[in-house]
Amino acid sequence: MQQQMAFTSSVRGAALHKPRAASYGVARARLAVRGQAQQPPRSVQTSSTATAEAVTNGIVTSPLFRLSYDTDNEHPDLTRSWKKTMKIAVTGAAGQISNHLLFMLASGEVFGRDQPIALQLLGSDRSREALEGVAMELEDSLYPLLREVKLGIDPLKVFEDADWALLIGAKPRGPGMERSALLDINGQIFQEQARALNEVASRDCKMLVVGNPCNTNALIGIHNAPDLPARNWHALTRLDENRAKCQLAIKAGKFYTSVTNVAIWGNHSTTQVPDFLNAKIGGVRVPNVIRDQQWLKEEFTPKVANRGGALIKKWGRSSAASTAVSIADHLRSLYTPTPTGDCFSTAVYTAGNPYGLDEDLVFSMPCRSTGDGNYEVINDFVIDDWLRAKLEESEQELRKERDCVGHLIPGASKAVCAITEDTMLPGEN
Ligand SMILES: NC(=O)C1=CN([C@@H]2O[C@H](COP(=O)(O)OP(=O)(O)OC[C@H]3O[C@@H](n4cnc5c(N)ncnc54)[C@H](OP(=O)(O)O)[C@@H]3O)[C@@H](O)[C@H]2O)C=CC1
Ligand SMILES: O=C([O-])CC(=O)C(=O)O
Repeated sequence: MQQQMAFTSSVRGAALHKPRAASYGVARARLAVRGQAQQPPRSVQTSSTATAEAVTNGIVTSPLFRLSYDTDNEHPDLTRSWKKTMKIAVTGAAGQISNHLLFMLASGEVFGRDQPIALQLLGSDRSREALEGVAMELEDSLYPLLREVKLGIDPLKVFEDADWALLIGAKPRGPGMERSALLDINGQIFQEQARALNEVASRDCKMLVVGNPCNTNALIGIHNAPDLPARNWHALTRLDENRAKCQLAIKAGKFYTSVTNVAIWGNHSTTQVPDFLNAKIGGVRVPNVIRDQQWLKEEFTPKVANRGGALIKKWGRSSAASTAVSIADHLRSLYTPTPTGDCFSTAVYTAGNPYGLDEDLVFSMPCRSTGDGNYEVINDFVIDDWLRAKLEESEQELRKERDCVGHLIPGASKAVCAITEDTMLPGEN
């Protein structure tokens, strides 16, 4: 086996790491834990070039750790079946959601045990130290599939060649802050990041926006990354789907695995619509199992839509662990063929949508995948008058959000913000 590692120092001369010998020990331990024969590496490389690069621009750009095995000769058993390394950029990487998610990604439970990954983590001056702490914990976790960790505060560096960009970082709304101000501040973050992705990411990069208001942030992303496919942008509504499944399972007294075909429609806000009409329990339509329209419309629907707010009241912060789980579920759904008669929810670009929705929004809809990382919108969901009216409410809200960020969308007319209702983020009711 041949091991090569590159260790570098961070900007401003601060050591990112313990000495090489210590990190080398970590890499060896990683192999030992997986029962692989131990041999001293033939070479341990340091990367002075990367260090020099790190110093320019005041940015940490160097790989924190990088491992490469001579797969053909000495360790074919370890890596023979591995796919090409997938590069995953994550923003808000020192935040609460990432603190759960990164370890799930590195373990192989999301993309598969044969999918090595490289993590490219975006922080800021605020989070520089914390980000280094995150990377140290990743190292100490001995994940064989985690091939490289790179830290940075410049999206143009961090997003380089990314296959996936998980856009989690965003400013939380503070007391007294106007919604239009939050749309503007976070919109600017997503405008800058989309431009960077457009320049340096893989041409088939897929983006998942988690930072709120996620649908409109994703719309800003689409319009500021014209060279990337619009259909590759997602905004996360899988957490809402999981919440809906849980409530239906509890009400019906069934295990949640029997609850299928649950779609979330619309905005990730209190206008979202958890669809009980098309959902099934044990293969039977929900209204034929839970014969209580009043509960479905007046209790279940608002409970799911306001779950984030209820959780914030208990925790004093927004959901992090269950959000990370739902991001993992979202990604897994794209790499697993969707069972016949089932769906998953994701907010995607509405151009060409089969439900007559405004064609320039990011709107959550029922989707399916063949397992190749792509999706198609399912076109035969039943929509009755009640559901149609709810969809229009959410569509109207998203139009208003779009109007508020006109200044961040190339070619759009000037922003006119008429959002007055208190509906935009589920966490704030
Ligand atoms: N779609 C969904 O289902 C859900 C979405 N969310 C949203 O996900 C986002 C992240 O949540 P969470 O990880 O818990 O949040 P944290 O506050 O723990 O982390 C957010 C990260 O955002 C970064 N950030 C970027 N720009 C700013 C800024 N201007 N001001 C402050 N922080 C900034 C910070 O990173 P740094 O210091 O490195 O810049 C920070 O680490 C939030 O927008 C939240 O509302 C949460 C739950 C569910
Ligand atoms: O508003 C938030 O940050 C929380 C949120 O999105 C949710 O829990 O659904």
